Amino acid sequence: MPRDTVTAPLISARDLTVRFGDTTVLHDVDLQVNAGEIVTLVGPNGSGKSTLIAAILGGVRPSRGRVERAARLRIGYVPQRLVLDPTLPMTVARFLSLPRRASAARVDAALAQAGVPDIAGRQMADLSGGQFQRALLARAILEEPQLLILDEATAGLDQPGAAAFYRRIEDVRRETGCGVLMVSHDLHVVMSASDRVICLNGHVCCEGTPEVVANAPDYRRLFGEGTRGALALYRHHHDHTHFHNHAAGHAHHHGHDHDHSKDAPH
Ligand SMILES: Nc1ncnc2c1ncn2[C@@H]1O[C@H](COP(=O)(O)OP(=O)(O)OP(=O)(O)O)[C@@H](O)[C@H]1O
Repeated sequence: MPRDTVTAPLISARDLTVRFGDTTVLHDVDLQVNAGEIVTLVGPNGSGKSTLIAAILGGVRPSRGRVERAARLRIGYVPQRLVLDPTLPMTVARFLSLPRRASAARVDAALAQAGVPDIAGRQMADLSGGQFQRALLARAILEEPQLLILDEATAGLDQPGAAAFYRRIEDVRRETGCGVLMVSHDLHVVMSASDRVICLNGHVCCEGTPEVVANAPDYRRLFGEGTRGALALYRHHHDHTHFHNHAAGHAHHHGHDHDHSKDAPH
């Protein structure tokens, strides 16, 4: 395991309730993310996904319950989008040196890890959508995060672009041992990239492995029976060691590559 790996949960939310005025947006949400696991939040528009991320990041105060973070937890955050003034000349290398200066070698390493090794000298304004999101990912990687949080980081990317982005997230997780919490609407892609999926609709409707959630009645009600065909096709590829930190904490190794299209009902 990489140095500095936290063995307690990285973050845990307990009985989390968030109200805006008279409206209860989240109620009684329990959530935990451990080192080395990829947890994905799915849910319809307005189901409270971004609010939950904001509460975890400390930007929204819960009206009840609490969020606990591991001591001195380093979080890398990739937002859905970031609007930069297109008339402002700024190279990728300079962008990655804000607000804290990063050496050229660290910038290059972070860009390589984000899958865009050659863009340090490019202007931010000239990047494609996918390159821009990877520059944001590189910026998060520079924090040496123990927890990487991504809120709809692939919005605006086409499906191959989103799939490539998630593969890169899996690589970063494998190389650094960080935990990942992400929000995504790319159900099809996300289902194969996650260890655990949490389906949110103001509260946690269902949670578990992608297979369990894809077959859960609440999930199917929320996303419509129409997703059955798409989900039935997803492929699940694992060949890595990762650690689950349940009460006792144990590690295990997955090494399988199989097609779940045969498992799911048609
Ligand atoms: N600062 C705020 N003040 C009042 N209401 C808010 C605030 N932020 C979010 N809301 C409301 O809370 C609800 C949940 O919003 P949130 O953005 O968390 O949902 P989401 O699941 O991320 O949605 P989407 O998939 O559309 O991004 C919405 O009804 C939204 O209007």
